[in-house]
Amino acid sequence: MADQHALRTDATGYPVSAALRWEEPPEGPVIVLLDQRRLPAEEAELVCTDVPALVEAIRTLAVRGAPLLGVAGAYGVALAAVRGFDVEESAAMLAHARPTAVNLALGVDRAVEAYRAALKAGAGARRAGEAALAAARAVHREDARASSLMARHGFDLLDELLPGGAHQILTHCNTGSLVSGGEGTAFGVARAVHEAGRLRRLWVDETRPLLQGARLTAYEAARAGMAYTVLTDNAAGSLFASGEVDAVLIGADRIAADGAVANKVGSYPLAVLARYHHVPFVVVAPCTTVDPGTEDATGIEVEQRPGHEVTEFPGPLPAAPEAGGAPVASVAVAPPGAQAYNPAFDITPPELVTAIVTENGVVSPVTKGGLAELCDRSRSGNGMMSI
Ligand SMILES: CSC[C@H]1O[C@H](OP(=O)(O)O)[C@H](O)[C@@H]1O
Repeated sequence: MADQHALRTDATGYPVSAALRWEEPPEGPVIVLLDQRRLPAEEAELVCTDVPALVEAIRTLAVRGAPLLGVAGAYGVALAAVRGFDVEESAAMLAHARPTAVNLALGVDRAVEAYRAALKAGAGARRAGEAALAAARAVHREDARASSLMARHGFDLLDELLPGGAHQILTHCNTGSLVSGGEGTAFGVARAVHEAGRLRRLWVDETRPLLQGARLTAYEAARAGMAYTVLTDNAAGSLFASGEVDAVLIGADRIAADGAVANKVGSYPLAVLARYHHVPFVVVAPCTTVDPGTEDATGIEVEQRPGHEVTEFPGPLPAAPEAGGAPVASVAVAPPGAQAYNPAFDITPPELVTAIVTENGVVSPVTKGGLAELCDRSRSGNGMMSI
């Protein structure tokens, strides 16, 4: 399958992606984001000129998705270094902006280690900033390349699991080019199946409460020309029961060393349904999502988000797309004062995962040794250090 989604680059040959790019206008470097809170109604850009603005964009999911958070975090360190902000303080703010996606801390660490190494080698602030930016661009390129490789490995896996014909694939949350330096993770596999004429339908879980599926995956599926249908999360069970799901494809935010998978809340029930209905449950994630430092599920911090995301429907964001603009006139759907349980993720045990697809290949069944074999960072030098 031709790599028709090769990394896009700007006029200077540097990587750009739909969701995020680095720019250097006369007034100083900026990070330009496609504001995902406004999709699909508006393709509005959010320009971050400093690290607090980027941290706010991460916290409010203007920029989101584990692999892209790693890219954004690395560029955030570069922004601090090139603009003369406190790099160590900025790195700590960025690394802790959201707790579950290990990619974020890893991307921040890649850039801050490059910055520290340059200073240690005697470079001045400018050269050290350039080193941080070069590291961020490397993180961006590597993620884009990982996307293409995962699409290929995932396509081949589904061809093996579901030989012949066209398939109905269910996906949860959003895992396309809006979460990646390239074409995404699970959605990239679905796109490859579609481009081979083998996708009968993409079932798109709306993914309450922030509706990444209904808003973002539907947006990406429409642009890709896919046949897709949005469903409420609680309708998935009856879809499995009717035999209309041939495979589940999802992404991940952190994969523990034993293969436990943290992903958008609602993923675990899909894994149980898939097992009960003998349907492959496939996780697609780059090795930057695998965290050998977290032994198992007990070590994964699941982000708890504000209750109003459950008890209210947000109104439109203010006209000026400044970072963090609170929605205007949200509509309450629960009585005033209602409490809400709003974990952003849940954890699927490895025994319910049919396969994990990475850029280095597929592990199935999921084992600690198999994952380490594919994603051992000590070999590739992308080990995670403390920040
Ligand atoms: C493949 S990373 C996409 C991953 O990130 C999403 O979380 P969020 O929208 O909160 O950033 C979700 O877990 C997706 O699977």
